[in-house]
Amino acid sequence: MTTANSRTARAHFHPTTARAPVSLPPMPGEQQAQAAYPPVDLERSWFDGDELLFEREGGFDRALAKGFFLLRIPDGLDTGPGDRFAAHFHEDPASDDLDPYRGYRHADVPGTYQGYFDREHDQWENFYIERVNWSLLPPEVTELGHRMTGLGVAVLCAVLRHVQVPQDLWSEVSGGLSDNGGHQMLAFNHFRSQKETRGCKFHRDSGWVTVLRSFEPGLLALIDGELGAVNPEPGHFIVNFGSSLEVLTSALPRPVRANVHGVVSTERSAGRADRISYVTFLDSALDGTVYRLDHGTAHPVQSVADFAAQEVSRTYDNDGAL
Ligand SMILES: O=C(O)CCC(=O)C(=O)O
Ligand SMILES: [Fe+2]
Repeated sequence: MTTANSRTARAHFHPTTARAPVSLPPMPGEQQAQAAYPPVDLERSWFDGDELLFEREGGFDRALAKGFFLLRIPDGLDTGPGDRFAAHFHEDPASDDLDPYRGYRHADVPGTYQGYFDREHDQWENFYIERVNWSLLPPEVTELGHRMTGLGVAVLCAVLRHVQVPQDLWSEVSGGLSDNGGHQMLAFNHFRSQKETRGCKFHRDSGWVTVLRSFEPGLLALIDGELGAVNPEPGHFIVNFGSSLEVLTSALPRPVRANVHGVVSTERSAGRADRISYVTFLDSALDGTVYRLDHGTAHPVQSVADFAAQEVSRTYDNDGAL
């Protein structure tokens, strides 16, 4: 049961959230991508208390329009446990100190969209785990999960403030996320270079804000109709926005973009470790509603459950359409 207030219209869903189809080339290999797609000039930001500050004048608006930006990793936030987990979750135990980070291929994680996934069409294999199950992780990985999702929620609140979504609507339209509720997933990615296929399909993230830790190039994003490389910067997370935020803000003067992105095929070479990355995905609670805001009223578009099912199936199938 949702508690609709006077500026939240009653649930009466429009039949679809379909956006204009985008056409993309087949996912390139990494050398081809390096030659063809220049790095995107990402805005750099940091938190001062709960204020999100950008290095350059107008940086906040450009970050929202590009859908990707860099966020400085706060002092004292130790990413080491997550870096280790991403590197080892898929391995079998080997009787050494790293064993708490291994063996997750067979972990039994309750709930939807969770656990280990061997993606048939992609190099990546994933381990997804929602906050209710983080007690299954090494405690220092759980701690990092809370820090990263805390940053993501703070980014969401800063964005909602910046685009002037009335604060009394935040909790309802974000399915509880702005109050640190909602659905908070840690997702670890290992790209198996021995598979001769794309790294992962071009996709949009379905929720609100994604906080990404990656270590090397390979991520391509479609920004203003051009594919570009979204490369990591030491000491920074990459932040990108999900479809729920794009739908919510689509009728506002400063719409936020949830841009399509994917990872190139990485090549196997001697002495080179496989590409790894990890993210926190922040979504509405699954029993919530996706809204579009127009003239101060939040209009229901679709149930979060249907929206998530749609977005998830197009992320991992083998169909080029988006
Ligand atoms: O590995 C990357 O750079 C991107 C990962 C990603 O897009 C995702 O996990 O949704
Ligand atoms: Fe993604």
